[in-house]
This record gives sequence, C-alpha cells and structure tokens, in this order.
Amino acid sequence: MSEDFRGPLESARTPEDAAEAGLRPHTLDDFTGQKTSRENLAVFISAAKSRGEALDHVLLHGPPGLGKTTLAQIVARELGVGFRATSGPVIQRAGDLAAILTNLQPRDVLFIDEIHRLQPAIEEVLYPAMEDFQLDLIIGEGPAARSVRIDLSPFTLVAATTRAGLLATPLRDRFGIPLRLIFYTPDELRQIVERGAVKLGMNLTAEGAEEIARRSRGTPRIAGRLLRRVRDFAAVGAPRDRAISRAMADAALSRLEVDSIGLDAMDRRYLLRIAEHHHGGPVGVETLAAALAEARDTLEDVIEPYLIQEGLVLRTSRGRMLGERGWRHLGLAPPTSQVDLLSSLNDEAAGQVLED
Ligand SMILES: Nc1ncnc2c1ncn2[C@@H]1O[C@H](COP(=O)(O)OP(=O)(O)OP(=O)(O)O)[C@@H](O)[C@H]1O
Ligand SMILES: [Mg+2]
Repeated sequence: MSEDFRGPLESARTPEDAAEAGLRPHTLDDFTGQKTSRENLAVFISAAKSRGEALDHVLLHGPPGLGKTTLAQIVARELGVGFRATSGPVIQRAGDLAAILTNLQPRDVLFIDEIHRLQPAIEEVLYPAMEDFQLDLIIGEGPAARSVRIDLSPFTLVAATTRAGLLATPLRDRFGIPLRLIFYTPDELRQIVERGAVKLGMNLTAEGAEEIARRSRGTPRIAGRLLRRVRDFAAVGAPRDRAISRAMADAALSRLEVDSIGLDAMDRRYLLRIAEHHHGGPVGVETLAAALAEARDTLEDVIEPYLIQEGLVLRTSRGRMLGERGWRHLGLAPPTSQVDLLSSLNDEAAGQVLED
C-alpha cells in the first residue's frame, strides 16, 4: 500500500494519536461492532473486487471516535488498493484537490476526513470527479483563461463527517454507500478492551475489562484511552504482574473523574447547567454553548449525541431538556411542573435516534 498523503493539519500527530493507531483493527473481521455497516461493506467490497471495478463512494457518518478513519483504512486494505488521506479544511484550492486526484492509481481509495468542511468551490470540482471521473479545471486568468478536462482513474472516495446533515444535498447524493456508525454496546466495547489489553501486554481481568467498557461512553476511542490510563495507574500503584481487577479499574476511572455511567466532567457540567440555571429546560443550544464557553459544534457533535441516546437529555423543538434519567443521575428531582411533561417526552425519547 502506498504511503498516506498527509496535509499540513494531519502531520501534527501526538503520542496519544500514535498509541491509538496501535490499537486500530486492520481487517473487517477484526473490526468489532457496527454489524450492519460491516456486513454490507463486506458484500460491496467483494462484489467490486470480483468485477475488477472501483468500489462505489462511501460516506461514513457518526460521532467522533466510533471508527470512521479506521474503517476507511480497512476498506482500502480489503480492496487491496492504495490509500490516500486528506481532510476538508486542508484542501484550500481547487489545484490541491486536482493534484491529489490526478495522482491516484486505478481503484485507489481517497479518504477525505471532515468532508463537511470542504469549501463550496472545491465541492464543485469534486462532483464531476466523483460522477464521471473527470476534472474540469480553469487554467490561466482573464481573457487567456481556458477550461481543460482531465480524465481520472476510477477511484473510491471514502468521506467521513460527524454529521451528514451538514453536507450539501448534491454532495450527499453522490455517495452510493452511506453508512451511519452508532454507539457501541458495552459487550462490544468489552471485546475491544480485551483485545486492546492483549496488544498492550496487560493482565486485565474480565471484570476489569467490563468496568472500563461500561464507562467508555459507547466509544472505542474512549475505551482505548481509559484502558491506557488504567494501565498507568496499575503500573504505579500495584505490584507488577498483579491482574487488574474491577476495583483497580474503578479506582483509576474515579481518579480520572469518569463517573459510574461513564460521563466526564464536561458532561456533568452540561447536565448541571440545564438543571440549575434553566430548571431543566427547554434551553437553546446556543445559550448553553455560550454559558459553557464551548463551540456549539462541540456540544452537538461530541457531547450531546451520547447524552441523548442515554435519555439523559431530550432534544425538543423548543430546545434541550433534562430527561428523567438526567435528573436521577444528578441526584436531583425535576420541578413538579415538569414531571408529567417528562414522562410523556420520555416515551418519545425511547425512540429518539441520533439525528444528523
Ligand atoms: N470497531 C473497532 N474496534 C476496535 N477499535 C476501534 C474500533 N473502532 C475504533 N477503534 C479504535 O478507536 C480509535 C478511534 O477510531 P477512529 O479514529 O477510526 O474514529 P473516527 O470515527 O475516525 O473519529 P473522528 O470523528 O474523531 O475522526 C481507533 O484508533 C481505534 O483504536
Ligand atoms: Mg477520524
């Protein structure tokens, strides 16, 4: 496989990124969870391979840390083709994209992360490239400008975004294979944690793995991070070779301020804000973002999806409300005026899926 194309932003890799990459699964069979997406991908990949064609374009969407980048790399590996990676904000000019596209080998995978941050002018260049494998470029300026058409090798665009709703419809419609990634179950995360422990050479008990999995916010990236921190605490606080028990995992997670259901300090700050300053809501997301000094996107992409899925927060037409479970988790009681409303909303929330 050829070397990754890395734009300026992506070259800023931290040791934490490297540790994460070490835990990445490399094949579809090794990839735990996301059963529907994984099974469908396996079919489409083997069909494309048997026809000797490029796989149709794939759009991966879902909250951060659920495996979009990992799956993109796996797609290229399973297809046995080259992998080039870049991201929306890195591509500044049409020429940047043209350079990447004209260098692709037949059937290669081009991965564009954060595709929702692509500039509209560059999106326009992407449309004919995706549809007809052609580039229409304007060369020169003023009266001397002329347009040239360049044929490209057939390729597969694999794009990732935290919210498909942020994409322009014409762009979204050009992906033949849209896949929505969902939060992992505690059991899937336990398998991921156990596999990670083996890779890290850790002696982790089944209960220890379960405890980390249960408190990982449905997210493999968080599971991997917590696993490495538990390893640190164990290395310092316990005799070598002692198996990491549930109690040891719990002690480490508590020191990291990860609570009994896996919420972190920011999650709790968010819930408390709605409870204490807005009597449980509804409150608009902009108001919350300003009060918490966070970007609205961070609330919507990173913090809210899990809280909503867990019924801690409800998304209503008038804003965010603390759910019954949210009140209970904070050890508070909802104002009496809200009790009836909440129980009716709670039934609705049971069917509320991540909107994007
Ligand atoms: N199904 C999985 N099995 C095991 N580990 C996984 C799985 N999915 C993700 N991981 C781990 O979680 C980490 C984060 O995954 P990845 O970088 O693919 O997420 P992402 O969806 O691209 O996140 P972002 O939106 O922030 O770019 C990976 O490095 C990998 O170690
Ligand atoms: Mg990613």
